[in-house]
Amino acid sequence: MIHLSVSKTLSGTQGTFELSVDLSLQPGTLQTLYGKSGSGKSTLLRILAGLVKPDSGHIEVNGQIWFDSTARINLPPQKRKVGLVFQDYSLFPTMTVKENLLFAQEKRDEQKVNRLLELTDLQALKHRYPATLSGGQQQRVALARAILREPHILLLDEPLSALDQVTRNRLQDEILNFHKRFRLTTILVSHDKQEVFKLSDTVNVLDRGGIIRSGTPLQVFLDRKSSNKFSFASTILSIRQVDCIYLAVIGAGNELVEVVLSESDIATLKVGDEVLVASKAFNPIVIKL
Ligand SMILES: Nc1ncnc2c1ncn2[C@@H]1O[C@H](COP(=O)(O)OP(=O)(O)OP(=O)(O)O)[C@@H](O)[C@H]1O
Repeated sequence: MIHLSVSKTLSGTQGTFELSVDLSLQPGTLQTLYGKSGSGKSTLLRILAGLVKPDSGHIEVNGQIWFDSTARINLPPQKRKVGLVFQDYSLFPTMTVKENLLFAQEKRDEQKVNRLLELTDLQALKHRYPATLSGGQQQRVALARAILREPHILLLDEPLSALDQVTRNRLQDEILNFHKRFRLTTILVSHDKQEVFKLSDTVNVLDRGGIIRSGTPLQVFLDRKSSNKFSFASTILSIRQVDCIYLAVIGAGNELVEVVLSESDIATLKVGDEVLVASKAFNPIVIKL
């Protein structure tokens, strides 16, 4: 079991605020931290990894105390069994894939590295240098390297945000696979709602340093009071008039949809507005691509 209860004063562009979080994780679960930029998500991961020191609090991981401000305990990062994956892969450029993995081990165990290369489908790339790999391949190596250390917690900070949508989808499946196969306890930071929905057991919504909502993705994202059967939040990209009707182009993930606006909408809506697109009377048709 993992418990953390920490606080730290953060100074952002809009003044200072308190990061104050109580979180418990059951082993084997995948929790996400979701929230606006600057809400404190990365700082919380860095606190867990021992890279940032909280002002006060307590962190206990599987019976071992990693941090306790009262008892003055603060384990250094290398003594905490965490696997960290960032957006920028952070592989060593002068080492091959295999060398990157070997270097990550506390005690060199080539057999274990070979086994992991096999399991993660990286055997064919083992002699390549990071610069010769695609972003998706580099991120798979970074994931393999993080898992190699048999972490008590795997911390993923926006690991897929630099990748295109197709690679992103594939790697989301791989993260889920890794998470289950190696029975990891994982915390993922992401601001991609679809990604969070697909991967999380529990979503924690962070706002100005506090968790304002926690629950399953369904509870957090779709438990609306209204009877909308179908809805998504997005931004108006353009509005144009065709004869007597107004059409708005609205982004929907990587797609665009065109929606008819009513007379009253025109009075209140403009390009750039954030809106909820919802269908009340009809269910949309879902067609397999
Ligand atoms: N060690 C620190 N001491 C004080 N303030 C900090 C420290 N680290 C980060 N901050 C501030 O805390 C705020 C939250 O930063 P953080 O990177 O955790 O946000 P985030 O939710 O991960 O944002 P993003 O989604 O943009 O990565 C920022 O305004 C940052 O400047």
